[in-house]
Amino acid sequence: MISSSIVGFPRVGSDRAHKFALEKYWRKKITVEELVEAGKKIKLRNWEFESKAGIEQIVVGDFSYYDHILDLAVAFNVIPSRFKDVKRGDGLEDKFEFYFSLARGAKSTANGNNIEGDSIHPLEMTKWFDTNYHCLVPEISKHTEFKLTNKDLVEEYVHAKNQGYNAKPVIVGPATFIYFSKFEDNTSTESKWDYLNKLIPLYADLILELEKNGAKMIQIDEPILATTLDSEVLDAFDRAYKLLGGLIESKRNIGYGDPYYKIKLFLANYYSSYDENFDVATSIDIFDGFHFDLVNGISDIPKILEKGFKNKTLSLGLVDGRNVWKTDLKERFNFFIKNFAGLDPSVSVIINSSCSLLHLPLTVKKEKDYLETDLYRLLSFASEKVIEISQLTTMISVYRESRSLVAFDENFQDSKFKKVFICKHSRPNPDTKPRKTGPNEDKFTRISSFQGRKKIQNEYFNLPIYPTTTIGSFPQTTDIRSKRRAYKSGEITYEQYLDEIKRKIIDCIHLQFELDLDVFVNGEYERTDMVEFFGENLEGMEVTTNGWVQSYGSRYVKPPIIFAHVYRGNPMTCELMEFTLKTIQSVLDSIGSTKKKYVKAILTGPVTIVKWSFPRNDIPISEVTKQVAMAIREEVIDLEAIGVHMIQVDEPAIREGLPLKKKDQDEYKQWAIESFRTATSGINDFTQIHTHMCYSDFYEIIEIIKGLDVDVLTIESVKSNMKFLNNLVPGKENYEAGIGPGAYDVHSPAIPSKEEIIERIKQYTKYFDKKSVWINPDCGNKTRTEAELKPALQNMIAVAKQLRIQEGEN
Ligand code: MET
Ligand SMILES: [Zn+2]
Repeated sequence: MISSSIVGFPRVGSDRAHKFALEKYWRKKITVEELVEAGKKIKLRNWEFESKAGIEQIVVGDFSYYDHILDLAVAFNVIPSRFKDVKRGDGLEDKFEFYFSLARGAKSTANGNNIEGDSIHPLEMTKWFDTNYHCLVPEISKHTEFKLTNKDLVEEYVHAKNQGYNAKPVIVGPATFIYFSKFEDNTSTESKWDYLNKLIPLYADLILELEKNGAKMIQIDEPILATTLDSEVLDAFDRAYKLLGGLIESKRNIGYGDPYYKIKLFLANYYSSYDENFDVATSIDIFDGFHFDLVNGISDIPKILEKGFKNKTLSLGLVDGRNVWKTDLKERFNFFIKNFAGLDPSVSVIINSSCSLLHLPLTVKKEKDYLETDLYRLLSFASEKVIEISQLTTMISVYRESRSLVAFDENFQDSKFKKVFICKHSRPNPDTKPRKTGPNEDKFTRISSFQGRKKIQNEYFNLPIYPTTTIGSFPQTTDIRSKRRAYKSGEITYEQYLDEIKRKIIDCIHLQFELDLDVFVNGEYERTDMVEFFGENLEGMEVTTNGWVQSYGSRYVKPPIIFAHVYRGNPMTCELMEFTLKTIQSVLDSIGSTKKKYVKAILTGPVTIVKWSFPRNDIPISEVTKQVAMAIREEVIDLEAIGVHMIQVDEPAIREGLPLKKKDQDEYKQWAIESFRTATSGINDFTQIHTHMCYSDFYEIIEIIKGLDVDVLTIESVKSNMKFLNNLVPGKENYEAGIGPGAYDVHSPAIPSKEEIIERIKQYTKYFDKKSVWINPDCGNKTRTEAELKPALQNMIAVAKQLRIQEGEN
């Protein structure tokens, strides 16, 4: 039997209904009932769409008002004790207020009379595997009281069933939940996995409740199986699911569930192969079926065939859920025939997406008026992928029934679509085009080693100790946004738009003089987003108009599409940097100062540009990244030539690019380092290269960090409690470059006090030579308001000055 399904569908809704409903609710512009209504509407439309497209098992449980891991934490009562005084009533509004307080922080009402007390910080966020989606981090402690506090999934299932749908509930499994959870500091790895057993009864109850309500199957997502797991974790996984099986059985015996129909349990792994986890995972007999990612996990195929899976169900993830290219149905059909034509007839097959379609924009139709036709016809977003799955399923079932090898129906797809675009529109191969060369022709290595450059740079810049700077972006105010919209819709000219940007730069420079920062930036006002900007400016890349993909909560980003050889047509940031230099000089002249003021240019690094885009898939991603690296190298050389001698190349996504499987990581480390060094090595020794990283646990990439050979590293470390810095201590890891570990958390609107900043800097100087420590916020200021920015920076700079006096160096 052949049927079709998807692993999950985007939550965005048409015209970003999800984002706008959330934000309106937070601004109290709509009621909680209206918010719920908006959510329901999105779900209903998704179900209807999937069903009309011919998908047999439509999905419930893939929607979330904020994040699916947060949903589970709330459902399982995994609530950190600091929220104990936040009201948790039964009413709809209380329910949502509590839920959002976990995601966004709250004010305590400990005194019982609703007078706002201290602020309670939200759950941390972390990257969901190797994607740019962020999930929340549940916090588990010995005080956690695991219990099922809601049955939202069951209600949703019943809702879909009542609408007449054949619905498949999906839920993230207990092991993946534990994997993302945070534990008290003294929890050993072993006891961390012991908590799995506390979750199992809750899963059993939920599963039986679904069974009782008529669900025929449930998909349990355990993408931790795509990572390299220690044997004790794998053992814990095995034990937990066996426990689940036993528990379900014994509960059925005392009347839970449905006496006539046993719900089928499907295990889903995606983003990579099961590999060395295959045997354990597929031998757990409570699973009736298994999902395989047959785009990014094809190395499992021999094992699948060997195992045979008689009388089980195989869900074959044949359609790429991570990239935007139209599926070559003929190729996928042939792939199926080649590999799976010989499956035992007792195996039920589900044709599926490789992973959830959450990482894709909703529909390519919204781009029709904006993209070049040749590119447009190559693309397929979430909705189009659903249709492809349905078509592929029909093709395969026709073949299976007729056993005809010529069953591929050409009508399903314009077979000419193939990758013509890449050939037709390929601009000159960047390797054959003459390149801008700089003072250093070596492709990977700077002229002198770090120590040699340090001496030169110290003399050249003559900065005080504890130099102060920012990470690049300043608040994106509504006036810039409206001017940008006006320019994009043709209401104002490019020159008029640029004038507005220049006005903002002037203000930004004046503000930095007033604050007395040591190293200036120009505010990144011309960029909506640090990757989209380069997508707009580099050749071989294109940005979409409506291609929104959820990053977290109500935040959606528009990843650019890399469709051909990437190269730099024209300088991208030089004009505004020249303007910035002039502005600074004119201020200096006006006050008759002969002091030098340095400005740091900000670029996005090659790994991050590619990681946060949809890359072409006909050449390896390492090649695409190297092309981008050459383009950034030219920009770096040009910036130096116009007199910008500090250049920050941001790589916040470098950690997330690390392959899930340990065995693939070394190769990645090598090309990621090579790409960054290609971008940053074409210059003189006096030019100082900075990089910035954030949102990650950096411990695993220390080798990369050291390999980048930067002069200064600014790194988000406030939220991670400096755990990582421990490992960069001189002597331990011999990290010797300048370091700006973040004086305060820029993501919080609270103004950091001088005391808290001093405390942090003191911590840092325990680890690092005070001469290497830079003082800066831990990330860009784009999301702050101007009113929040100024007092925060004032406190930060006051601290630097105070410390210099204390150290006797002014
Ligand atoms: N330069 C960027 C900024 O300041 C870095 C952001 S990292 C996500 O916004
Ligand atoms: Zn950052």
